[in-house]
Parts: sequence; structure tokens; C-alpha cells
Amino acid sequence: MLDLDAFITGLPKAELHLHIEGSLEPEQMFEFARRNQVAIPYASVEEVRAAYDFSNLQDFLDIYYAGADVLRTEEDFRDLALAYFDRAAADGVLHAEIFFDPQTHTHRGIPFGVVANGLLAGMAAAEAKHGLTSKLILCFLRHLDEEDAFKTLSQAQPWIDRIDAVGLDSSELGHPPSKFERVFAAAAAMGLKRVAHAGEEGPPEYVYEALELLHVDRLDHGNRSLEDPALIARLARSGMTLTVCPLSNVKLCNVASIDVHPIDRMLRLGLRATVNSDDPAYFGGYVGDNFRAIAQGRTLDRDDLVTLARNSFLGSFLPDNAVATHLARLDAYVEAHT
Ligand code: HPA
Ligand SMILES: [Zn+2]
Repeated sequence: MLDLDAFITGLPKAELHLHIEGSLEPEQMFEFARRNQVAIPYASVEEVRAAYDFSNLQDFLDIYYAGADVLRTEEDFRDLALAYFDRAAADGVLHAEIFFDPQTHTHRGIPFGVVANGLLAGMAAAEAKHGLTSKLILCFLRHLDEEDAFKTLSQAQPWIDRIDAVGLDSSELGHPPSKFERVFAAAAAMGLKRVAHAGEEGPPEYVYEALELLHVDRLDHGNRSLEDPALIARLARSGMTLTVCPLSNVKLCNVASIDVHPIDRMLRLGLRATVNSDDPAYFGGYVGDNFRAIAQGRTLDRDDLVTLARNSFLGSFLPDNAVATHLARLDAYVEAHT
């Protein structure tokens, strides 16, 4: 019998909530800064890590947007993505649906195509190297206005057939989903799926708006839905996937510690919860670390871990036949390890 650590590492899984800019490790930040001759306000990798002490989402976002300044070329975005996929593959990830924030880059003069082409090259390299498949989710920054989101959607047009979904991230409080109702409708009309961060820091009303105004196919975080029994029942009944990020929740002080994380409560309530890393370079771990943290902190058993892995494939945007193939592989893994 494998120990839990090895069982988690080998467990076939998908990652559905990962900001590629949030996978920028401090070592890579220095490397990109050097090759692009960009000045960074840190003297060492240790100093960067020491700065990652956040009290809330905005604290983190300020540092995260500043860090992204070292990303300048197609090669940077390709290398960034491939480094993430290498770590994900080592963690048993067979499929990843990754967020990118084009406005973070276009606003500092990096063309949309540099970002998209670089990421797509990294995705193709990961499939060739590891057989790891992936999809791209274009996120609008919610602290910016609707007009800027529309502009971004129009810049994306040449790549639209290689983008699967739109998402909504950045500062949640004060920027409700309703602000982006029209741009999400336009994205839906282009055949794109929709996801949105809601209920990370924002109230249950924001989750209702994501469902009713943005018509999301998946909910990112969704933690504060737990404050509203009617909302819990609705999410459970509709089989809505929640992309939960345990280490992120603790690092951003939305959950006091991993020992009180509600992931097991979500499962008992019948919610289709998944486990994800969000911004692994900033929050202290990749998807395997997140699984290990909750397995220990909340003493989840193997069945719970398998349910979380199963949910990750069920909640993905893969076609039914690919989901079935992954689930069969998951079943075979469980059979071989029990
Ligand atoms: O956790 C997050 N929440 C909102 N926006 C983000 N952008 C990167 N990570 C996050
Ligand atoms: Zn996120």
C-alpha cells in the first residue's frame, strides 16, 4: 500500500484554477529580469519570498502585478507556462485549464499576441513532453472597466479559436459580476465558456450574480456560498463545479488555517468541489501540496481524495469522451492502489 503522499502524487487529476502569472517562481523572476534587463525591487530570492506575507487579496495582487513586469517576450511566456506544466505533470496533473490576464501585459505595452503565442507554445510543448493537455481561459481584470474588457475581447479575436473560456479575476470587493454582464454575453455569443471568481472575499450576492448574470459554467473559489443555505442547495442540485484553492485561502487570510478549511464540509454538502493551487509561486505550493495540506489538515480519507480528483475531470471543459478516458484511468489507479 502506498503512503498517502505517494498516493496523492500519482492520483490522476486536472487543475482548473491556476493563474499562469501566479506560477512565476522567484528564481524565474530573477532570470527573466536579467535577460530582459528589467530592474526588480528585491536583492535576493529570499527577499522576494519574505515579501509574500499577505493580509488579504489586494495585498497579494499589488505584488503579483509588479512581479509580472519581468515578463516581456514570447519566450518568457512559453518558459513560464512550460515550467508550470513540468511541475503539474510531476504532481499527476493530466489536464490543466489555465487563466491568463492579458490586461496586465497589454497595459504595459506587451501585445496580446506575444502573451497568447508564448502561452500556446508552452501548452504545445507540454503536450509533446508529458502528454499533458490544456486549455486557455482569458480573464478580465474586474478592477478595470467594461470598456477595457471589451477592448481585450476584441484584441483576442485572432486567437479566439484557441481560447476556451473567459473568466473574471482581480480585486473582488466593490467589483461585482454585474459590471461585466454585457461582455460575458458577448463572449458567450462567440461560443466561449464562462467562469468567474466569486465568493472568495465577496458576499453570496456576488455568487448569485455570477450564476444569473454571467451564466458561469464553473465557479472559482465560491467559499462564501457556504453562508447561504439556499445557495448551497442550488449549487449542489445543479452540479456546479467549485474550484477551491486551500493554500490560497489560508495565505490570503480568508480561512484562518488549513485545519479549519471547509473543503470536507463542501463535499458532505454535495458540492462538486475541486482542489487547485491558484497562484502556486505565491501561496506556498502546487496542486499536490494543496491535496496534501487538506488530507492532513482535515484528515480526508482516500475516498474523499478520489472524489476531488473525479470532480476535477467532471468539471473540466474536456469533451465527454476525454472525460470518460480520464475517469477510467482514475478508476484503474484506485483499483491498483487499494
Ligand atoms: O486569488 C485570486 N483572486 C482574484 N484574482 C486573482 N488573480 C490572481 N489570483 C487571484
Ligand atoms: Zn484565482
